[in-house]
Amino acid sequence: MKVAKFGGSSVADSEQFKKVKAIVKGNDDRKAIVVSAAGKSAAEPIKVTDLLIKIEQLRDTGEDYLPTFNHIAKRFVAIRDELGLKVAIEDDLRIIKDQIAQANHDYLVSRGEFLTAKLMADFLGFQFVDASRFMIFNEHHFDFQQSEKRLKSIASSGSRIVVPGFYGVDEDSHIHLMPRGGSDISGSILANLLNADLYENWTDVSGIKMADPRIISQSRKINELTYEELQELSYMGISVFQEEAVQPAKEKRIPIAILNTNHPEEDGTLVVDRVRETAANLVTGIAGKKDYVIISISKYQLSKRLDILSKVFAIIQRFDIAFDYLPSGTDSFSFIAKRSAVSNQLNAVIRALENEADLDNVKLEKDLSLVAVVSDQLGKRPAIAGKILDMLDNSQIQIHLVIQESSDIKLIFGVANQDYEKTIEKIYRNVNMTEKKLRMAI
Ligand SMILES: Nc1ncnc2c1ncn2[C@@H]1O[C@H](COP(=O)(O)OP(=O)(O)O)[C@@H](O)[C@H]1O
Ligand SMILES: N[C@@H](CC(=O)OP(=O)(O)O)C(=O)O
Repeated sequence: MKVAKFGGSSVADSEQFKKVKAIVKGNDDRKAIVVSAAGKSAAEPIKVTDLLIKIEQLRDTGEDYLPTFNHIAKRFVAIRDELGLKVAIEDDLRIIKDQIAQANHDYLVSRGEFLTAKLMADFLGFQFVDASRFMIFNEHHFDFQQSEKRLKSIASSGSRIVVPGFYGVDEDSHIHLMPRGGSDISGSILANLLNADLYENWTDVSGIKMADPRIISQSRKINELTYEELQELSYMGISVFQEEAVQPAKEKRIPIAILNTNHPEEDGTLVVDRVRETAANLVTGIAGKKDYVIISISKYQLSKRLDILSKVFAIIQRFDIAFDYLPSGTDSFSFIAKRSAVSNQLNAVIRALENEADLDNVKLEKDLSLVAVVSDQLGKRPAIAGKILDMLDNSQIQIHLVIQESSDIKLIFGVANQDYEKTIEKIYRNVNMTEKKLRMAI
């Protein structure tokens, strides 16, 4: 059987609902459906999830949230009416409206998925199974055993179900919201719980592109990639698949297909354990994120000075900063974090490092982007890294740092924010132009 997740753009209005139905009914194996909340469409510039977040903000600042709520209600009633459904969505809308004054964030923001799934279940003639009945999180970790037991008691194997994505419940049966883009995680978890043969992730692009299509408009599609490569690309910012959604499918070796609801006839991307040798490219994908800061510290033979390092880490712990990377050398250490993770503590951290840790030098670099080149060939052919560095060296882009991780499938460059798009373009064009030459040279 297959689990199929449909993203926000795939369920944005009644026309998109019809496309979903055609896909689901096109294959009898699509038995478990996960939906996101109605997303953006030509007529609707804001996702329902973001409208719900806006309601919470308006409520908290004492402003009138009713127009926003009414707008959401109208969207769902329109989908119901345009599809000729009978489901009494007004009853659910009334309950939600009555709750807004005292609702917590997770409950309120999860209602988009809840309402969308109710309508989709009715439209498909499938059983609506609320995620709050079986998706259990303990201390933020998903409880696979308990959840599987619960799911078995609700839906018999082989039954056709629609589940709202993006949330589950905690030990106290309160709604637990996943990170943004979390319906991908719900779909992957459900595929795991049901031992699916395939996890289909239906979105608005025909697969994962080698580089963000908003930067490279005709970016080449990745036909196949490994779970590890997808994990790295998602972590580095490709929004098409949530990074935490890889593991549940990977654990049971369930292939993931990224497909396009608007063009179901087009091939997408397949995520597997091992790509077929013929499908392997030297570089699988390029991804990145803007707005990082780097704090670099140095001291003679720092890597051996545990006394100093422990002072440094005590300071980091005191400020409770989550760093993404910590490249190090004999005399130096760098701490790389997203600007938002250090926010207004940056100056205080620098002062503490300068005054309390007995270092020779503390340097801060701001407004940097990280660009990652991901390929499971990198480990086998380290010369690829050299070729890319060479190419960047010949361009006008200043490279602030290079990190090659021990995972060996990712090479990261730090560049100025203003060079971010240019770096991705340069790597993309060069890799594609010289791929044949590189193949021969390495
Ligand atoms: N490398 C990439 N390949 C494909 N899409 C990408 C990539 N990087 C970013 N994206 C963006 O991800 C979007 C799809 O993700 P998302 O908006 O979360 O879809 P959904 O609403 O279906 O879950 C695409 O429209 C595209 O703009
Ligand atoms: N609706 C949620 C969860 C989600 O997965 O959405 P989407 O599939 O549209 O990225 C969000 O916007 O974050």
